[in-house]
Amino acid sequence: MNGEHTVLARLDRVRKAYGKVEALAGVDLKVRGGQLLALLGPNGAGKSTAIGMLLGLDTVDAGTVALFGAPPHDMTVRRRVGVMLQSAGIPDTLKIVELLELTRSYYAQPRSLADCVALAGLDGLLERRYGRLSGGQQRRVQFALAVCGRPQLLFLDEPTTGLDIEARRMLWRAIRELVAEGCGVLLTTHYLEEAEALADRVAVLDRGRLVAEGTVDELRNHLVQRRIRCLSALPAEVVAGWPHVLDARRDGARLEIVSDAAEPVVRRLLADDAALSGLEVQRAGLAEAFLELTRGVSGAEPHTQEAA
Ligand SMILES: Nc1ncnc2c1ncn2[C@@H]1O[C@H](COP(=O)(O)OP(=O)(O)OP(=O)(O)O)[C@@H](O)[C@H]1O
Repeated sequence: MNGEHTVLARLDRVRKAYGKVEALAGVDLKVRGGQLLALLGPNGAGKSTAIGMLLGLDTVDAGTVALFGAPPHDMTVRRRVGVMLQSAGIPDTLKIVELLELTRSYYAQPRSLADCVALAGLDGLLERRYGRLSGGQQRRVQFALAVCGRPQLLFLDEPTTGLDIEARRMLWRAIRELVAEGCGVLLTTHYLEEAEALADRVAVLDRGRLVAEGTVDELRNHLVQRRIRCLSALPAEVVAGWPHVLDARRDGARLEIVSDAAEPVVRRLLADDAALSGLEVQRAGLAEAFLELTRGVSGAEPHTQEAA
């Protein structure tokens, strides 16, 4: 597909402050065709501000923003972009079919109504009024409106918040389909399993700074933490004092240890407790990686934007 993996949207050294709050403190981001970039970060990290800058909803204090190589408010590029923000501002009284037909009419080659219904799971909802739908159903309508113009670039700001598991999985399938067609997607989410399931690349923002950027695997590998679990009578407070043990606590008969080097800890556990059983060692998942990065206690150097 044309344009796959080429940069469709970028922030270069973008800074934005609201009063004393540095919402973005010199951030670089690139969204590529045929890829999904997940933007993660705690509340107030600057994720929505980054999307707002890319959409030209507000001006930057410094740095540059480009959508398809043009300024973001340029109308010719806006037509190539689909957007699903946290607040939608959709009229309550319109029927879903009316909303979809109206939005489709803005585009030269929109997706068919049937495709929109199938992609967003809107079966049986077309004749309903928007204001009468449940929160999850409204979210699906917002998704359909964002994709009905066959956007090359899609911004999804926490798209699955409020969706049940089935609806979330359905939306994941739809997002994967769009990415496979060559669409570039920037997705913000608080669900780390969502980033693990969908993202080609992940960027982690914290207090306006990019603290890590890479593939899901790179981010996991970047962290040396291992989680060790076993059934042992060794006191947690004693194990907590061993070298390479970052944390040790007891959960009933089970000892749970977080370590920055599993092998010496496992060796000592086996040496000190001949009755030890049920030993498990796990690498940190994205959830642990994310928490560690945003806590700023990573043993390894995070990839800073200077290094990107
Ligand atoms: N228009 C505004 N006026 C004043 N402060 C703002 C404005 N927009 C954002 N901020 C501040 O900038 C910071 C970043 O906000 P932003 O909404 O980008 O965070 P976020 O990562 O999207 O958070 P969340 O996960 O809660 O949606 C926050 O401290 C927020 O209060």
